[in-house]
Amino acid sequence: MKRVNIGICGLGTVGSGTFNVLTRNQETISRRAGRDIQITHIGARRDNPASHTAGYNVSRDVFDVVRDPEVQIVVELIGGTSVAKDLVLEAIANGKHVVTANKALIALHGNEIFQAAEAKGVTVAFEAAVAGGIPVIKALREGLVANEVNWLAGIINGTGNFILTEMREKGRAFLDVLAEAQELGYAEADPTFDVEGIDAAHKLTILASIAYGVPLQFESVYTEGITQITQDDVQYAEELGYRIKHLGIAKRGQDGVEMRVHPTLVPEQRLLANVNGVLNAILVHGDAVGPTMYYGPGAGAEATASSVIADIVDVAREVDLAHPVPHLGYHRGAEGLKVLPMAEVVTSYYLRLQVTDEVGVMARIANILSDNEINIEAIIQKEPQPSDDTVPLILLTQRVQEQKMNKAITELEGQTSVIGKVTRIRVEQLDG
Ligand SMILES: NC(=O)c1ccc[n+]([C@@H]2O[C@H](COP(=O)([O-])OP(=O)(O)OC[C@H]3O[C@@H](n4cnc5c(N)ncnc54)[C@H](O)[C@@H]3O)[C@@H](O)[C@H]2O)c1
Ligand SMILES: N[C@@H](CCO)C(=O)O
Ligand code: NA
Repeated sequence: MKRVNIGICGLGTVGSGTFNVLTRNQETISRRAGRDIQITHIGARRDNPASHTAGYNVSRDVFDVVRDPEVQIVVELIGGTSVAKDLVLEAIANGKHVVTANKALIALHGNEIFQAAEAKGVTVAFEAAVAGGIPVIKALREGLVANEVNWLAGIINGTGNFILTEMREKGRAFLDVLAEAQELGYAEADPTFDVEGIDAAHKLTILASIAYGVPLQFESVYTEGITQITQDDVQYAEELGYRIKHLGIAKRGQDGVEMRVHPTLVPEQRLLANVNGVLNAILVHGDAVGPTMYYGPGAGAEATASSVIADIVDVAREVDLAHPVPHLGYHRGAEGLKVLPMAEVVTSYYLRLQVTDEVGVMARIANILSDNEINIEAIIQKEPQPSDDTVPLILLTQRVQEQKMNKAITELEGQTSVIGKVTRIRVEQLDG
């Protein structure tokens, strides 16, 4: 069996998980790959007690791994976008294939990295970068190759979904659940990436590029996190027959592509509404196949290692192959396809307003909405608090363009009977 030498850079959560699974299942993996896959060099600033690396060639400087002439596949698991970028570009320059779990790196610098890789005739594989253990990159790029993707919508941040699930099921506080997600190794080094939607936007950038062949353009993704979601919103959504999920959505319209990440009300009977905890799921609607869904753990050491190793095997198999799977789009020529500004997106809305409990308030609110061509689908009006003469008013609207909703919200917030800000959460039926 032909031997393929692997160098692992970074021995944190995913690095250690990858080392452990690869050494534990080495024989099976090699047999399936048709290649003798061996870890020959590890770059780690310090040892990780979770992995027994005694007897392995370990360097404290990760660049020793990419400069090692024996190493054929460099596995980048240090994270971040500065050293990791230099490391990957140097590995490519040295003619090595790269496997990475780093979505920030791919979303921000992928265009440059893939160009360098193609010029050098090497592969950069990144299955673990999107939805952890779910083989969704492979599904999109290979399994669905026949389809035009009408739209895709996914829960693509495990930490965020874990927080929303614990808030809904156990009434737990946001920060308490976030601390647990960090302990479990789900969160990013900077957890604001998880809760502010940045991590999901990195992943959506990658999914949209593959689905539509557009260049990676993280800066064009409309991004909202989950930090504004209150326990009350979770309850009211439930009363209306919905769950709040943090979704990444990419959709092909007539005038361009939508790319957006935000909390979304999803009808409770949809599969996506029932994806809980650290689990992720991506619903892809192809023109030929219809809706297909990919479900599994979105984070965690060995779940993510599962994808890293799948990439290692793919690359090991193609080490001497002339036509590897292309890095991004399975078609070229969509470079100029426009990304729709959020103002042009059409969706339905959940609105929560705190209003004074007096005659005529409801009529004024209804007038503002109808003046902006917004139809109301459902209303919940709560009893006034004993301590207070204001009441929460929850509205579900029909579909309308975002810019009309922006105008209506500004007008609503200008009313003296509307207290504070209007909470707006988008609603998607996801029924294709
Ligand atoms: N944790 C997950 O569930 C998960 C899932 C999918 C993808 N990822 C991605 O995988 C990557 C690694 O994440 P992680 O959770 O394992 O992070 P981590 O912080 O646990 O591990 C990173 C490791 O790299 C080491 N490191 C950083 N810079 C280094 C340098 N210059 N030289 C040597 N070592 C260095 C750190 O000391 C640490 O041990 C990130 O890109 C992350 O986004 C993580
Ligand atoms: N922090 C990420 C890791 C997986 O990419 C998450 O929680 O989804
Ligand atoms: Na994946």
